[in-house]
Amino acid sequence: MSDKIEKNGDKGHTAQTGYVLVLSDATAQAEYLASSILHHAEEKQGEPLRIALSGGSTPKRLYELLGSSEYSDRMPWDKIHLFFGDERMVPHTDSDSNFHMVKESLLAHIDIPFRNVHPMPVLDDPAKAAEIYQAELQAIYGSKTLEKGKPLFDIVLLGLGGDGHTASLFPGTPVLQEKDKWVSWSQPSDAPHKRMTLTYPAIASSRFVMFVVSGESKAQIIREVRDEDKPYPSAAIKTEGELHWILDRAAGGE
Ligand SMILES: O=C(O)[C@H](O)[C@@H](O)[C@H](O)[C@H](O)COP(=O)(O)O
Repeated sequence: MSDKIEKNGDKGHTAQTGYVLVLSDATAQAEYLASSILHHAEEKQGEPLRIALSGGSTPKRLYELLGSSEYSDRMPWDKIHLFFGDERMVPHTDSDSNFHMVKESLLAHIDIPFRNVHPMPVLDDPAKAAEIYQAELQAIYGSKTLEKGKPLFDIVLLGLGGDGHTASLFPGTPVLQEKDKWVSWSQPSDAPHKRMTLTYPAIASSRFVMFVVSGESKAQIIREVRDEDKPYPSAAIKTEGELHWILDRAAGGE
């Protein structure tokens, strides 16, 4: 247990109060994140490190670095459990699948025990798939109720969409109102697939939330979320721990 949680108590961080770190470019951003994850893994001193991975394209560079010779042999993969923050309801072999992206960029290159990788199941019935994943999380957590000071995840990596979504918490979808379930699903109006996603309560049960955002195209939405607190889904992200915006200069400016 990081003493940071005890200091923060239940204050925690929001998307607006989180720390901001701007790295020179996407490569430096990936290097910072990889070294940070290695540090957190080492800090756990043999206890499992639970990471919820983000989908989308931005984190691929990080995953490729973690799977590279520079990191793959240094990470205690037998103590790291990889979860997913969200998933598209397509087969894991589909190029639109977040699992497919993580498998190609990371899993295919590391020696991680099969039991340590927790893909979101894909079923025709997304509600059933979400129930299955939630049950898996609850079994690992050891309770069906999230408790303050006992975070479900050590690290939750999140991306940021141009419409202010994060994970698969899209504007105007009912999952934004979910206060009890840990996993739910949505049918975003402007996304081709049904989606499964961690909910706000599950994401909040974390030691660290790291928004990983890069590119000039995201600079405006970051300002609107952080500084103007506009009612985007990503603006409502909270954690009982620390929230960090890990940006490249193109997205984060000076
Ligand atoms: O499944 C997904 O697509 C992600 O979880 C989603 O929330 C993503 O992080 C943002 O859409 C940003 O995507 P890019 O990194 O591709 O800009």
